[in-house]
Amino acid sequence: MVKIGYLGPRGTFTKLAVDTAFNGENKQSFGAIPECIDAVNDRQIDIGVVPLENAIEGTVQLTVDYLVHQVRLPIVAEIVVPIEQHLLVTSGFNGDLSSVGHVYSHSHAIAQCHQFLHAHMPDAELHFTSSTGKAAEMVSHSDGGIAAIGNKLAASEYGLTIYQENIHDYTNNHTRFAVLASDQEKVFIDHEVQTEKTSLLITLPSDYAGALYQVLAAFAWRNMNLSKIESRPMKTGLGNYFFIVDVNESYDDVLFPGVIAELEALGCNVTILGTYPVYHMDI
Ligand SMILES: O=C(O)C(=O)Cc1ccccc1
Repeated sequence: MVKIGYLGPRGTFTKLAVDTAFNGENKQSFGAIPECIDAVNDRQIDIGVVPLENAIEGTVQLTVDYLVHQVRLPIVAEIVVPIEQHLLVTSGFNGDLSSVGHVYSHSHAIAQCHQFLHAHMPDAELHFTSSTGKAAEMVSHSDGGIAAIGNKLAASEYGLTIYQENIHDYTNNHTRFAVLASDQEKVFIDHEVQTEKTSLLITLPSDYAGALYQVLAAFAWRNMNLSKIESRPMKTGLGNYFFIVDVNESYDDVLFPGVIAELEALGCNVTILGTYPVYHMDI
């Protein structure tokens, strides 16, 4: 049976995404994103699912940086799901938000609810956890006085009460999850494919006037549509960056070799992080 790892513990958004995309397989929870990626790399599991980007808070930097700097595993699919955040409390909660001194959640979940927290719990201390599920688990072990931000699954898994639903500041809150696997053959997602994408990692030659402009031109005149471009530090010194570029088409034998050759002629280094189908799902 195919083994699927995910950012856990129980009740995370990643678990919701995994349950929607895959059924029946053997599912294993990992407490941290790097652990899950390592397990795919070490072949303890066949597939790893980790959060990649949120519509409100942006890239999950831990995932991108680990994939770029530590473990190069291909992205073989992307799952996009809507995200609704709720305020979760212990069942004995007295209903007075001012008695909640601490709020726990994943940094992205907290960032998605800043307006709510500012308006209703301005004095609560905010604490980041490795996942929303972890935060719910911590609240379930407490005597009260603390709350978590998470989803409905977390509330039911940990016996918590949803004090307030939909506390995220912006509607249309979605997260992209990356499906990682060394062996693409093992990945089967029985849903309609929304679109195909290719993610590239590009490093620019240093001190080169107009380099980024020329990189973008190589895509532009080929009419290759980009859905994302983001720079991240190379970690080799201040001012050194790499770029993640998502192209809205799957890898082909004409345009991609052409654009890569042109970028390499400019002195860029290009790595394909994955060419993959994108699935939009309701959780
Ligand atoms: O912490 C979780 O539940 C995750 O799966 C990561 C995450 C956090 C916030 C929004 C979407 C995904």
